[in-house]
Formats: sequence, structure tokens, C-alpha cells
Amino acid sequence: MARPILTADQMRAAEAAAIQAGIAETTLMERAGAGMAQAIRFYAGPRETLILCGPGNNGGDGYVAARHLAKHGYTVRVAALDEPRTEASRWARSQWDGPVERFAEAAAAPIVVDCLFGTGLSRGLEASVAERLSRLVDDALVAVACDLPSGVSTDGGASLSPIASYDLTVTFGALKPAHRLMPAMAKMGRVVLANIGVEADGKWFEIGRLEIPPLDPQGHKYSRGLVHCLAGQMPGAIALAASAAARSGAGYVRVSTSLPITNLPSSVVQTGGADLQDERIGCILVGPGLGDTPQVLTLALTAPRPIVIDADAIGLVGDPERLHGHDTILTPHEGEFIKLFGDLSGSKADRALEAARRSQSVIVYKGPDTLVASPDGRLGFAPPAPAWLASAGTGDVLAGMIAAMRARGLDPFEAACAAVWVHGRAAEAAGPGMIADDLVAAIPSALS
Ligand SMILES: NC(=O)C1=CN([C@@H]2O[C@H](COP(=O)(O)OP(=O)(O)OC[C@H]3O[C@@H](n4cnc5c(N)ncnc54)[C@H](OP(=O)(O)O)[C@@H]3O)[C@@H](O)[C@H]2O)[C@H](O)CC1
Ligand SMILES: [K+]
Repeated sequence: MARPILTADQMRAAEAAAIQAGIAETTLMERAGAGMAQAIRFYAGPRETLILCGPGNNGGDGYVAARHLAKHGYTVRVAALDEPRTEASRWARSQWDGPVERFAEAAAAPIVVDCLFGTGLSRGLEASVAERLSRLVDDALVAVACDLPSGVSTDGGASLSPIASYDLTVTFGALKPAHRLMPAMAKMGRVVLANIGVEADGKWFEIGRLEIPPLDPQGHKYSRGLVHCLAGQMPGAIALAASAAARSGAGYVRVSTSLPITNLPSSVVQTGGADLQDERIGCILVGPGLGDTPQVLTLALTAPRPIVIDADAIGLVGDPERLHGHDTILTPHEGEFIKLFGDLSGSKADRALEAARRSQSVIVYKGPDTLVASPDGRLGFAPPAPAWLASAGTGDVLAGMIAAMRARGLDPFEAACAAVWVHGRAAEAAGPGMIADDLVAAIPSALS
């Protein structure tokens, strides 16, 4: 299931709507603090716990969690950076009947909970605060972040000041972009979403298992989707992509190539010519192993069919406006993205959406934090995928999977999201030591 992702402003608006609908702000805070205490009990076990509270509502959540953990027999110490400044956090502080130490003097503890700043962070932490927090986090057996590690920019995932690595992050109501964007994402450990009764909705979401339409029992190879791959100078890459397309449920995969390719499954048909006007083609794939042959991309763009443009072909597009009026999905990694769109400003989410708008294409902006952006403003954030996915050929496999999903009839954005999700799960199934060929072999188990 896809989970909504809200920016800091959207989260504040959702919170305000809940309050307007009759839920008291202190009730939301009580739920957040109780949810965090529950996650700590579940994931960290009963050990002495130090809760670090800031001046805003993130700190307020900390006082509530302290009360709940103490009620469950934990030895809890609370240390405050500052006096509570919001009404709700003053209320939470008033409900904590234990002592409050000064942050600057607090000694380490086996469990440390960072409730200094959350979505209200407006700048990096003071150096002395960031240093002390990092030391306490590093010294803990289990480090927990309330909503976000303090110092992370909620919307962009950047580190506004140095951030240590946490084991657990408990967030409330909805995920925020930083939970799925680098570098922040790598610092959070396990991310747990606590329900606090706030309605979260919008165009941004974490990509989940998508409803891929079941195969038509009366279908034939063409109605199940024909993927036509255009080979180039290095046929190994298109062989991987074509194999992945075949394994992802395309009814028929064809490769037009001037040289016979030896390592293709027998079910993938090799042809000398490329009749791209064939109306049965569900999706054309161009780019893997293409080399510097712009005429092949030009040929693909003459066909009125959906197209996946990957790898070398991305650099051959030239002007993103050239893609207007075409039904295209582009799959750039960082270098290819910059080559086509230049150095756009803003967060990775902003850049992905701007590229989708400029090219009027779906953009699969690859990396450890892959995003899928649509010109209509939809933005899918990939769930975390194994680090061993970063190896040669895995991008070719993804391109083939996207082409298959598109040929099977999913809309361009949904085809890209479905493939990104299955790609990550196939990598999990293939395990460490995986090479791109193993990833292809693992697709059927990830699809089932
Ligand atoms: N979203 C929800 O439905 C709920 C969220 N909860 C929790 O509330 C926080 C957000 O709380 P908020 O009070 O808006 O913000 P913070 O606690 O993150 O911090 C704001 C205060 O911190 C000051 N600030 C900001 N940056 C710094 C800095 N680098 N150094 C020092 N002080 C800083 C800021 O002051 P300004 O100077 O910027 O004006 C504020 O005083 C959310 O993350 C959740 O944990 C609710 O409890 C439940 C519902
Ligand atoms: K925090």
C-alpha cells in the first residue's frame, strides 16, 4: 500500500485540520509521545533512557514519552535544551513529575531519545549542541529520533548540521520527504510510523506494491504487451533489459539488432529490421548499450508508441522540450539527469518534478533514493532498497521492467512505480553478492 508523504507545511496543515475537527493539540501530542514510547519498548527493550527535549512540540512529545516509559517501569531521565515555548509542550512538561536536567550536563545512557527539533527546525543546530547530541547518540546502545534526527531538513533531506546515525526513528501521522531522501534517510535506522489520528493525503507518497492488473485468461502474446528493444553498440546491456522485460510479464519481447546477441533467452526474438510503426508494440525501449548513435533515438521518436529512454539515449535527447507530445519515461541517474536538465535547484524532489514538467515525461530519477515524478505533480518515493542493488546492469534491468509494465497497459507513472517496487523486492530476494543477471532471475518471485 502506498503511504502518503507530507512536507512540513502540509503536516502542519493536516494537524490544523485535525484540531479544527475537534481533536485537541494536546491529544495529538499525547498520541505521538505514547506511540514513540511503545516503539521504544518494542524495539529497544527496558534500559535506562535519556530523553532530550527541545523548546517546541518535538520536545513536548519527549515529555509525554518520558511519562509513558516511566509508567512501564523504565528508569527515565529527561534533559532540556531550553524551556518549553509552545502551549502544548508546556502542558506536556507539566505532566512530567520527574526532574529535568540541563542538556549541556546530561550524562550518556543506554537509550537516548532525540526530541530536540522536528519539523519546526529552521536552521542548523549550534555547533556545541550538535556535537554534544552526536556524542550522546554515538555512546548509546540504541539511539532514537523523535520524528526526525535533529538537524535534518524535513522537506529536502539535507543535513543542516552534522548528524549521527540513529537506530530508530518514530514519526507521526505521515512520512516526511526526509525519511526517503539521502543523506537523511541513511541516518534514521528503522522508520516507524505512528498513527495519531491525523488525515494525511496528497500527491506525494512512498511507492508500495501496486495493483498490477491480472493477466487476461483469454489474452495472447500481443495483448499481454509487446516490448520492442533497440540494440546499440554494446548488446549485453540490451540483453539484460530484454530478459527483464520478458520476466516482468510482457507477452512478447523483440530486439532489433544488427549483430546476433548470444546470451538472450530463446523466447526473446531477434530481428534485423525495426518496424516501429507496428501498432502492436506496447512500448519501445532505447538506450541500454546504445553508445553514440543518435539516429536510433530519432527513429524511436518517429514511432507513435510509448517509449522508455534509458542510459546513453538520455544524453542524446538534447533539449527536454523535444519530448513534448511523446509518451515517454526517462530513467536518469544523477549524471544523466544533470546532462539533460542541467544543475536544477532545490531538493531532489523539486528537481525531479521540474524535470518532469520540462520534458512532459515521467522521470525515474535513480539513486539510493529513487524518485518517480509525473508532469501532473505525482511523486513516488522508493522504499529503501538493498545497497547491493548499486552494481553494473541493474539500471538496464529496471528499464526493461518499466517497458514491460508500460506494455502491459499501466499508465506511464504507475508502470514506473510498479517496476521500481518490484526491482527493490527482487534485489532483496536475490540477496548480497547479487549481479544483475541474478536480479532478472529473481523478478518472478518478487512479482508473485
Ligand atoms: N505534525 C503533527 O501532527 C504533530 C507533531 N508533533 C510534533 O511537533 C513537532 C513540530 O513541532 P514545532 O513546535 O513546530 O517544531 P520543533 O519542535 O521542531 O521546533 C521548533 C522550535 O525550535 C526553534 N528552532 C528551530 N530551529 C532551531 C535551531 N537550529 N536551534 C535552536 N532553535 C531552533 C524554533 O524557534 P525559531 O527560532 O525557529 O522560531 C521553535 O521554537 C513535530 O516534529 C512532532 O514531533 C506533535 O506533538 C503531534 C502532532
Ligand atoms: K528530533
